[in-house]
Amino acid sequence: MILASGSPRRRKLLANLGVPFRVVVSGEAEDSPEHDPARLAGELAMRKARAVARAHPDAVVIAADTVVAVGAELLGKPGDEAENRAFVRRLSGRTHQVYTGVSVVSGGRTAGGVERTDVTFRALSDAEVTHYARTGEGLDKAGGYGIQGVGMALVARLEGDYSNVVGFPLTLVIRLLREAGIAVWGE
Ligand SMILES: Cc1cn([C@H]2C[C@H](O)[C@@H](COP(=O)(O)OP(=O)(O)OP(=O)(O)O)O2)c(=O)[nH]c1=O
Repeated sequence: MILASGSPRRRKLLANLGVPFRVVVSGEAEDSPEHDPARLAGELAMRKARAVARAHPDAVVIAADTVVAVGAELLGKPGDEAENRAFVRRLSGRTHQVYTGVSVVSGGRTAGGVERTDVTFRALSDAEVTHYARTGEGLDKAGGYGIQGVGMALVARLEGDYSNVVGFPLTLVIRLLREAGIAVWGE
């Protein structure tokens, strides 16, 4: 099977399931007129999976996309340290939503789903925001933070699947893989 993702987090989490796979990155543009974060995450995951499946029609292909929403605003990956500061300041002291869409293409059939986790940040001081952005950890991550790293210290509360925040919601992934006939942990 093929993981259509360049994300090292997704590679690690899929490897944990004991499923043999290789990585093929789609290069699909992540732009869409869709404003609803759940639908956007689902659509982008489906586009990534289908783009790779077109070139590898006999493989089972899995892809994912993570979208961070705070109020009506969507936060992608910050472009630089200054934008990362602005993102973390925006998330400070409030609850935001992390949506990850997962899509599996197998034998011309596409199955997918979207998982949501609510994450609440502590109220952060300016010094904390500056310090965190300086680590650079958030630059390649939607929302500008990594809950699996130093970013854990920003989080006061989490409601939902933790692996979803890291970009690969395992309960959903395992269900979709099994539905596509892929054995997870030998089952
Ligand atoms: C909020 C948050 C996001 N992230 C990551 C998950 C995703 O890898 C990334 C969101 O970007 P995505 O566009 O979902 O994925 P990607 O560009 O890293 O990889 P690809 O498109 O090739 O699949 O942010 C964390 O690792 N920790 C976090 O706490």
